[in-house]
Amino acid sequence: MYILFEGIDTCGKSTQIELLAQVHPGIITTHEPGGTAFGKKAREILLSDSLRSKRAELLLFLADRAEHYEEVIEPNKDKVVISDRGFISGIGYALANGDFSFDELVHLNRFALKEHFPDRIILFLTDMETLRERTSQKSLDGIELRGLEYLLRVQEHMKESILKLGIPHLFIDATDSIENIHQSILTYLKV
Ligand SMILES: Nc1ncnc2c1ncn2[C@@H]1O[C@H](COP(=O)(O)OP(=O)(O)OP(=O)(O)O)[C@@H](O)[C@H]1O
Ligand SMILES: Cc1cn([C@H]2C[C@H](O)[C@@H](COP(=O)(O)O)O2)c(=O)[nH]c1=O
Repeated sequence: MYILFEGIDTCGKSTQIELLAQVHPGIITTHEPGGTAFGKKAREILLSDSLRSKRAELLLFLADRAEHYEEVIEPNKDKVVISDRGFISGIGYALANGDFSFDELVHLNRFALKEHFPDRIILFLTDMETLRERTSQKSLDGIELRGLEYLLRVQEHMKESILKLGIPHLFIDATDSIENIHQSILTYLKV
């Protein structure tokens, strides 16, 4: 089973994946961008926000996704694979950049994923107060520096995209306690 943990920066994805992996060490965990050797190189360019072209940025995220699918997801189809981010981040951030349509982004991501969308998506939904507090605790990468309003627009696009695509999902209140969220995820995944 291929599961995405999705949400904007600092919403709590990694924290929950780490807890889940402790309880279920057989789960394969990965992430985008940077889940492969190629992806690590792409991540460095992408997080520097140094590309002038938003199309170039999109295509590099898609290249990371395609390599990640072939190297990590496809070979482990018979296992539980949890990815910290995936194509919903791809659509959400790109839509907030304002240069692309939902339909073209879906088509491009289907191509990158060889028509294999995730089986489940868990989307963490945060709010401005929590986002401001948590981002103040870290050094921001080039994409995070686009601003908190941008990130909350991304979050809205993520939620709408999951609903439009009809992928089985769980929406999580990212402002809830770490333990409550952990229990909700265990119950949803029936693990
Ligand atoms: N439910 C929670 N309540 C309070 N703090 C939390 C909660 N979940 C995570 N945190 C804290 O918020 C910060 C960001 O958490 P985490 O790194 O898991 O988010 P993330 O979604 O993986 O972020 P990014 O996408 O930016 O890597 C960490 O300092 C973490 O300890
Ligand atoms: C997969 C993906 C990610 N992004 C953005 C979202 C974040 O700002 C960074 C990744 O940082 P993290 O600390 O690893 O969460 O990249 C994006 O814009 N498009 C994508 O497809």
